[in-house]
Amino acid sequence: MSLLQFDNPSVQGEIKVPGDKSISHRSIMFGAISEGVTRVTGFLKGDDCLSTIDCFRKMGVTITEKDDEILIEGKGFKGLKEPEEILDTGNSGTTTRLLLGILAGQPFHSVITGDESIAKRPMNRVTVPLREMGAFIDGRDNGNLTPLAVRGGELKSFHYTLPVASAQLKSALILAGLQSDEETVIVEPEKTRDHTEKMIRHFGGHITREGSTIRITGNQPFKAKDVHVPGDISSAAFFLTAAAITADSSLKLKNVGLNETRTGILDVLKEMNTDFEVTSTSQDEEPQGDILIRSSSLTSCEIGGELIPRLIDEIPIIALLATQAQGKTVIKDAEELKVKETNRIDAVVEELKKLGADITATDDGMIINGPVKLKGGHADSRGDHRIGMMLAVASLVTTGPVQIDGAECISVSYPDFFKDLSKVTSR
Ligand SMILES: O=C(O)C1=C[C@@H](OP(=O)(O)O)[C@@H](O)[C@H](O)C1
Ligand SMILES: C=C(OP(=O)(O)O)C(=O)O
Repeated sequence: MSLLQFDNPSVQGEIKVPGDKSISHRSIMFGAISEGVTRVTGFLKGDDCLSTIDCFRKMGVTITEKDDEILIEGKGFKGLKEPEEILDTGNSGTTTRLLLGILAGQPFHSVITGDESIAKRPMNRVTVPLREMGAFIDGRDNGNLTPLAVRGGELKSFHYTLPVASAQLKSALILAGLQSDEETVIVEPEKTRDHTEKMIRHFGGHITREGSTIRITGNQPFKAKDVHVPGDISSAAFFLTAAAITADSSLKLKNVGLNETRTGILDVLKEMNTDFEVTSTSQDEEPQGDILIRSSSLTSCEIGGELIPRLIDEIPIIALLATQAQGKTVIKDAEELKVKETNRIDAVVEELKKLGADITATDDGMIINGPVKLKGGHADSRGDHRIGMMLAVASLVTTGPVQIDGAECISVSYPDFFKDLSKVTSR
């Protein structure tokens, strides 16, 4: 439980948000399936990425921490060994789904399980196509729910149109396809984050994309290569909002990842009339930059379509932003929110209502009318890190204190969140 109370704070100074969660997971996975030692800097030591490390250690990969670096002694796809214990993916959907793609091609038996939130999240989007490729997978609800047992095998040539825009599903099928003798072709309904594709090229592999069609050649060797993980724009979004909605604020966020498949939040901030500037600091395959943001007179906007996969994890904090914006904000085409750590449509709407927001759930999103002066109250993270951080940022603009139950879940993606929040806020 956390009790947060601020009296008209401003948000000032400079902050370096932790490493990108999606890239951190993939750095461990690609380090493990490569030949040689991969050194990762900027790695996010959040619970989700630590779960990924733990699973690969159980498959015989040596992973060590040295100062601020993670060293992975790669085994290649063929060097992973049958785990003697259950692979525990904790709260991490990314670990669970991407790992299923790797295990699908491994000639051994393994069992994956996670926490009570993971046990409710649909895995059939991954297990059904992986079975079609040739893997044996079973679990509760016909292989839809964890615990899942996998016996990987020889994978066939596969051509698949994703029924849902999901980078986790795309990445699972790519990781399976990399272990097949033949070509795998994947068609995406909408472009989702492309960190897996970038990682393949970074580790010396080959993958092509033409329009929405991705082609993967199987049996490619990967060579170890150092990875530098940029700051996570999904974590930055909480502080961007904190500065935009409070008076007399000016905050610089350093070295934030600016991969264009992730920067939907910046498009929304622009649309909402937010006062911010981006300065590029690196044009690597995963570009980075500094973002300077100030207090803003926000206006409402409409969010939907191809923008949704580019900001899917930012919708809880965008909803808070919209409560402080003039007019009616409509978020649509976001049904995927229902199958995250919680049902994020219900969680956002019900928790923000407790603080006095004018917000209504719809089938595929929510409608928010603003601006509204929020009040203090008793709210619940529901075990979802992004709901917990959204409520903490809300407390900056409430008239009274906000009590947040279950705030410890924030360590999934941002272990030092409260430290950083108190560093940049005046009370
Ligand atoms: O591939 C990834 O690293 C992720 C993809 C997204 O999930 P979906 O693929 O389910 O949309 C996102 O919500 C998650 O936080 C991380
Ligand atoms: C949905 C998220 O992560 P995952 O799917 O990996 O649990 C998230 O971090 O918001």
